[in-house]
Amino acid sequence: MHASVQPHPLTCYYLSFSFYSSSTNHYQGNCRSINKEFRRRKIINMSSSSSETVKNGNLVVSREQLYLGMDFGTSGARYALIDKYAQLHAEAKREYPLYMNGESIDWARSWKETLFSLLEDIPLHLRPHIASISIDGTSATTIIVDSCTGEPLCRPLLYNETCSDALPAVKSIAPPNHTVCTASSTLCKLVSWWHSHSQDKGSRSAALLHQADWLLWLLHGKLGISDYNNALKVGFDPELDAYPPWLLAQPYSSLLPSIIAPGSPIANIKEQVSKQLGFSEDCIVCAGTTDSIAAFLAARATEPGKAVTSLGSTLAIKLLSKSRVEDARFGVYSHRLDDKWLVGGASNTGGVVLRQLFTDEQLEKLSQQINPALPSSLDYYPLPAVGERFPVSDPSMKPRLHPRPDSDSDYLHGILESIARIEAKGYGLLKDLGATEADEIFTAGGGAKNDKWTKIRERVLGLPVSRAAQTEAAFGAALLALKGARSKE
Ligand SMILES: Nc1ncnc2c1ncn2[C@@H]1O[C@H](COP(=O)(O)OP(=O)(O)O)[C@@H](O)[C@H]1O
Ligand SMILES: O=C(CO)[C@H](O)[C@H](O)COP(=O)(O)O
Repeated sequence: MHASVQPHPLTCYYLSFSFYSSSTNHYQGNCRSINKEFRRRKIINMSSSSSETVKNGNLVVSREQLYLGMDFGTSGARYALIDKYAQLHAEAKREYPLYMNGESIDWARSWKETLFSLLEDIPLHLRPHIASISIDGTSATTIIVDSCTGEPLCRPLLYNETCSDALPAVKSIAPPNHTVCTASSTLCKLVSWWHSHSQDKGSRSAALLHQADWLLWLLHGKLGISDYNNALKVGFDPELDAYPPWLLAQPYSSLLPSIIAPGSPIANIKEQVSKQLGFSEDCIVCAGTTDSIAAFLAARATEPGKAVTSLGSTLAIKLLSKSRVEDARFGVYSHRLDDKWLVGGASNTGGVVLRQLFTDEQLEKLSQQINPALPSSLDYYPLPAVGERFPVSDPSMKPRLHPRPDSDSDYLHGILESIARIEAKGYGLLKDLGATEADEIFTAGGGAKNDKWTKIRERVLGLPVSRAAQTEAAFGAALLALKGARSKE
């Protein structure tokens, strides 16, 4: 029984249509932050480089295939709709509505509602042309579900939650300093659940899914499928391309999902969903990835030494490396990216701390008062709560955000510079552990828009830092959907 509260007021959402006139071959404009009324109006004079025309004020839809990526981050979700040239046709974002289930936030209900609300935000005339869909989610966000119904058997455990009770058991079966040997790993969450429920009769028919897997299951209906990026922190070995023997020998291994490559086609969209939303029945639902990998894909960095820092609610760094590196003592692990390695880690510091202190408008205003060339003498460790994952894996690490100066802009400067120092420590650690040395950093996430922060980071990192061409992880997920559709051709 859950006591639902008023859904989180949807202050507004951002629909961005790029009006591209085939006659003048240029963008007629870009409309954003449109209120709900716009959605109901017919979209006229919208044409694109393909065969879209307008008759009697109605849009005759394009025959061009489109590819949908959805990003389920910490503070909200977004979609990006691209064509085969990776040109953006539409995008939107939504905050998560807040529902309570007793004392806990009902994340599953919130994510499911946001999924279908965002799908309904996609312009009706574009939906039949969506050839494939992929979704990225926060890494190690774990849902144990009923393997028949897909219904959650307990509340989801978020990416930064820790199950320290299970850590000794995990360390006793895994190799030393393996990626799963941190309290926030998916395997610790699974083992903790198993310790509490293995005697329940339903436990044998339970299944482990990650946030992106479960959302994709709502669209394709085939339970128990994940990708080798999301599955890294439950112990899947992307080099073996299999679960290791020490994990398969465990009694709970029956709960583990089968693993395919990110972007691989899973199944066509469920008939009920395609009919309800006006999607083509041939729309393919493809395996997903994690949000920071989707952000890396969106940045289109392809050479070893190139790196992407996701400045979202958290600070996640991804460095393209010729060599694989992992060390749970520091929260360092390597994701597979085709034939290379994405080495990195994710700190609990990041925008979530900024949002606890400032609104986005205040961030804009206060940042303008900062001189990024001047180092801040303030030395903080900005965390939203106790606990850090990377570049130190310490569930008991305390936030440090004092002394607070009188000037808010000085305070913000100190926080931005302190987060930059954590970022620099992270990249230095990757180099010390043997990864290819970073030579250029691209920035994704909400913090990428802050030019002063970019300059502070350039000074602290001693490297060229720029905003990625595409800063939204949803764009990276759309590239995965495009890849999945092409693999079916
Ligand atoms: N001008 C700004 N400077 C620095 N950070 C910002 C700015 N505007 C927004 N942010 C931060 O961006 C974060 C949201 O980024 P986003 O990529 O949407 O995060 P996520 O997907 O992880 O929830 C917020 O925590 C917010 O504090
Ligand atoms: O912190 C996060 C929440 O946004 C990231 O999802 C996550 O920790 C990054 O993990 P990965 O490196 O596996 O993509």
